[in-house]
Amino acid sequence: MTTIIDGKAVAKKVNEATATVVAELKQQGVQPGIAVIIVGEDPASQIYVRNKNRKATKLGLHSVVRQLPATTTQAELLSIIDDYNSDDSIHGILVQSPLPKQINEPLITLAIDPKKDVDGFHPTNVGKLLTNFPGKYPVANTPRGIMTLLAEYGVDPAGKQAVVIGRSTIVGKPMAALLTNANATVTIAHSRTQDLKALARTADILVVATGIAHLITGADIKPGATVIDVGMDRDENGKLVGDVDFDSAQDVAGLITPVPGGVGPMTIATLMQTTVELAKWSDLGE
Ligand SMILES: Nc1nc(=O)c2c([nH]1)NC[C@@H]1CN(c3ccc(C(=O)N[C@@H](CCC(=O)O)C(=O)O)cc3)C=[N+]21
Repeated sequence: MTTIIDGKAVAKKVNEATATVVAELKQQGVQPGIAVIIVGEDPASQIYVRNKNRKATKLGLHSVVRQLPATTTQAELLSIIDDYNSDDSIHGILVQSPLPKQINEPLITLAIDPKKDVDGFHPTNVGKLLTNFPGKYPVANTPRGIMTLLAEYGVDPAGKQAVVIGRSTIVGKPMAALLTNANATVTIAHSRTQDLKALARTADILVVATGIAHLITGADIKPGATVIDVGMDRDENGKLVGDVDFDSAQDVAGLITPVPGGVGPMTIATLMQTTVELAKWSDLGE
């Protein structure tokens, strides 16, 4: 009865389409390029960056990983971003978070050329998303990947009640904007929300992005709802789990994403898709 959303399968499909576009672009003399900047040696970040680099290379992109020491100053990081801003071989710039304390993250976001803002975090691009601005601009990859999953599984947000738990700039807020633009009725909930679980139970589409392992259980889900788990948490045994207790939730949900194998692979696939789009828009004016 319950459909388990196969993020790996949809990511594969997106990646195949990306590889095709990369081949076409190369025929026109354009190789899309991504630069990922990582400051410090956080082990989880190292793994993410390695995975991104591997995928980018596999899809035919020019991929640069710039590893910087944890002691990097803000001025040094800003100067490196400037170099990539004026490097024609680089179409997407991603500064991996978290950043060390001496670096002011919002200022870094602001320093990236909005046309190379492959994360879609620059206020110019966030503003465009919020205003449903016409034209082409990058949108945060995790929420965009979730919209792709919904479309692939025939879940149309129009007219539905959507609840997004989490108000971050990287997931919750852009997710709410995308769902609003797709004509859902959206509520953003967060750690200060009263009766959070009762609210969750009103959702036809429930997106959980809190970083709290197993916050949402089957009892908090409307029967038949679509449940999207953005969590990447560790349980007591160090195992990767989501913000949703999958075992109890899968008996209630109509569709549900697993962790791993749900939203995570879509984030990387969408990041590659966005990089290629940035190259097309900038070099071919499309
Ligand atoms: N500027 C910036 N942009 C980001 O997009 C960004 C970032 N910083 N910092 C860290 C987070 C985390 N993130 C993930 C992407 C893919 C998986 C992923 O592929 N997960 C797999 C497997 C994970 C595993 O097995 O460890 C899955 O869910 O199936 C996870 C996490 C991107 N982030």
